[in-house]
This record gives sequence, structure tokens and C-alpha cells, in this order.
Amino acid sequence: MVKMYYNEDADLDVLKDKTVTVLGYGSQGHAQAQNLHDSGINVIVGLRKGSARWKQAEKDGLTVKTVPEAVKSADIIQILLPDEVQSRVYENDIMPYLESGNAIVFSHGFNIHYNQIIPPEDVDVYMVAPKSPGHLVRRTFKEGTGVPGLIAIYQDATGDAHKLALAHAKGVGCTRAGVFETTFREETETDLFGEQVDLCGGVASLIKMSFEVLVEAGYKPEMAYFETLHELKLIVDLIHEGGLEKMWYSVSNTAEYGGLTVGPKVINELSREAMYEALERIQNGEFAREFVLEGKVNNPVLTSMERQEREHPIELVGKDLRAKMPWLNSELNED
Ligand SMILES: NC(=O)C1=CN([C@@H]2O[C@H](COP(=O)(O)OP(=O)(O)OC[C@H]3O[C@@H](n4cnc5c(N)ncnc54)[C@H](OP(=O)(O)O)[C@@H]3O)[C@@H](O)[C@H]2O)C=CC1
Ligand SMILES: CC(=O)[C@](C)(O)C(=O)O
Ligand SMILES: [Mg+2]
Ligand SMILES: [Mg+2]
Repeated sequence: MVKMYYNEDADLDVLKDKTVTVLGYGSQGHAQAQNLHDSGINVIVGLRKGSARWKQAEKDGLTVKTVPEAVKSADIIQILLPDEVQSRVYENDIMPYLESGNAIVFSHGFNIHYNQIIPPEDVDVYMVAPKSPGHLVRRTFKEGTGVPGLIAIYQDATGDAHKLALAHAKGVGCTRAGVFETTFREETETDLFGEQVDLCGGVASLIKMSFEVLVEAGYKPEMAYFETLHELKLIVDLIHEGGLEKMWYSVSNTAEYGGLTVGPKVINELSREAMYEALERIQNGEFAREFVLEGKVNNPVLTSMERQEREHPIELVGKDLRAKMPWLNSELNED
């Protein structure tokens, strides 16, 4: 087993006299900045002028500055901007203001691993990566628990990077749930693989295709929505709590037999090949190059796919049905 780090393994005191600047106040930024602040750490949020989130961060009790000003005020600069804009912001607004002995922190290794940001040798570079969407990083922290996370050290200029990374992970709440150490390469490649093949891409495709099949076969969209999307969370909750075993235990024998025999026909050897292909494109940098170039031309493919996704019948029927389930709706907007 890998070594796991918990609260007692991390010392927040190493951050006591430091200022942490969190650049960006989006999914991870708003969550990690507030968690660090609530952990007693001196936090400044860095945003561009005119950011709609500036007021929100101030309302949340945080000091906000422009990115260059925030970098100048900081010992530790955590870059929580979208991956595709990080290198541009780094060159214009971060690098010129870095000081020897500063630390640069990431929550995903993309820009370091794929050579988009090349930091100077006299700064620490480490990662604190919650294995969770940002909104749950905040929600679980407020509930008194936390999400698991990774740390990785890319560059240890001061000799303190490891201690800083552990303390930082503690401030974010990850040592409550467990933290283990990895490398920038391993985090980047597994994270991209997971989100493309399983967590986001695989699941979304599975949901849409099973929905489409039921609707094409003449079943009501509402029925199909409940069956292929809504109930998925309830099933995944069981897997999350007690592994596949708990899920198989809880569902009927009919579901267990049908699931075990039919599942591998649906996610099959062709899917395995597609997974290997996705992994290869991640490992050889092709996916990274495609995504970086997409960002440089203002995301034409992403924009169009987002529109198509919004217009998918499952999203239309889902919107109507969720409006009738108000208890589902508020959570993402709360923080
Ligand atoms: N989303 C997640 O749950 C996870 C993300 N990560 C990683 O965390 C990092 C941040 O991702 P995420 O939280 O999704 O990012 P978001 O897309 O939510 O970040 C949005 C924030 O970035 C700011 N921003 C965007 N462009 C610029 C710019 N050019 N100059 C200044 N600020 C800018 C936005 O400012 P404005 O308010 O002005 O629009 C906003 O505050 C990434 O490395 C990602 O891979 C890791 C684990 C999970
Ligand atoms: C939430 C998370 O960890 C992801 C899926 O890797 C991401 O949002 O990049
Ligand atoms: Mg991830
Ligand atoms: Mg990711």
C-alpha cells in the first residue's frame, strides 16, 4: 500500500508566516481559497480586472487583487485558472513578479508535464490536487469531512516543498480524507485518462446512449431519464461507500445476474481498445497538443460540442424533471 498522509502528518505552522495567493475563483479556486482561509492561512485571491467573481470573493471574506499584485504579495502562488490559459497568464502576469524562494502550486500537472510552463529553478513547484470537483471540495470541508487528494513535488528549491505541500493539503481539507504522494507525470496522465474514459466522458456517453436507445425504441423520455441518469447517482453512492460488492449486494439478484453477464458485452474489448488509444494519446502528448491549440483559437470545437450537449434530449427532459425536484437544485450555487 502507498503511504497515506492524514491530519497528524501535516503541520499548518509552516504556512503561518506565508501568504498564499490563489489565482482564479472558479470551481477549485473558490473552494480551495475559502478552505485555506478557514484553516487560518493568509489568503489573497488574484483575478483579472472586471471579473464577475471579484465581488463574490470579497463577500466571502477574502482580499482580492489583480493577478500581478496578488503575485507580488505572495510567497506561495497557486494557479487555479483553466489549464488552457495558465501559460499565457504565467508569462504575462506571474513570471515577471516571481521571487527566489517562492512556491508555485498546481492542482493538476498539465502545464508542467506538457512543457507549457517552465518555472525558474529557484522556486518550489508542488501540487495539491483534490480528487474531486471543486464544489464538493468546499461542501465536504464545511461538513467537517474532506476529499482525498494528491501531492507531488516537481522542484524543491527551498528544501521545504514537501512540508509545504502537506500543510497546503491540510489547509484545503484533504488530509482529513487521506493524501498520497505521486509525480506530476502520474497525476496528469491518470487524471486525463479518468476524466476522458470513465468519470466524465465514459459516463456521459453511457448515459446518453442508453437514453437514446430507450427513447428510439418508443419508451417515454421521462422514464428513460430516471432509468439511465437519475438512478445512476444512487447506484454510484453504494459503489463509493462499499465498492462494487456493496452495490451487487443491494440490488436484486436479477440486476446482479443481468448486470454481470450483459455489462461486459456493452463495455467490451472494443471499448478496451478505445481506452488504450486514449491513454496513448495522453502519454505521447497528442491530446495535450490538440487541447492547447484548441484553446489558442478560442475553443471552436468545445463551444460547438457544449451547445450540442445542451440541446441533447436528455438535457431537455432532465431540466423539466429536475425543476420538479427542488431539493436537487441549490447546491452548486451555494458557495
Ligand atoms: N474543476 C475541478 O473540479 C478540478 C480542476 N482541477 C484543476 O484546477 C485548475 C483550475 O480548474 P477550474 O477550477 O476548473 O477552473 P475554472 O474554469 O473554474 O476557473 C475559472 C477562474 O479562472 C479565471 N480566469 C480564466 N481566464 C483567466 C485569465 N485569462 N486571467 C485571469 N483569470 C482568468 C476566471 O476568472 P473570471 O472570474 O474573470 O472569469 C475564474 O475566476 C485546473 O488546473 C484544473 O485542471 C483539478 C481537479 C478538479
Ligand atoms: C474533477 C476532476 O478531478 C477532474 C474531472 O479531473 C477535472 O475537473 O479536471
Ligand atoms: Mg481529477
Ligand atoms: Mg482533471
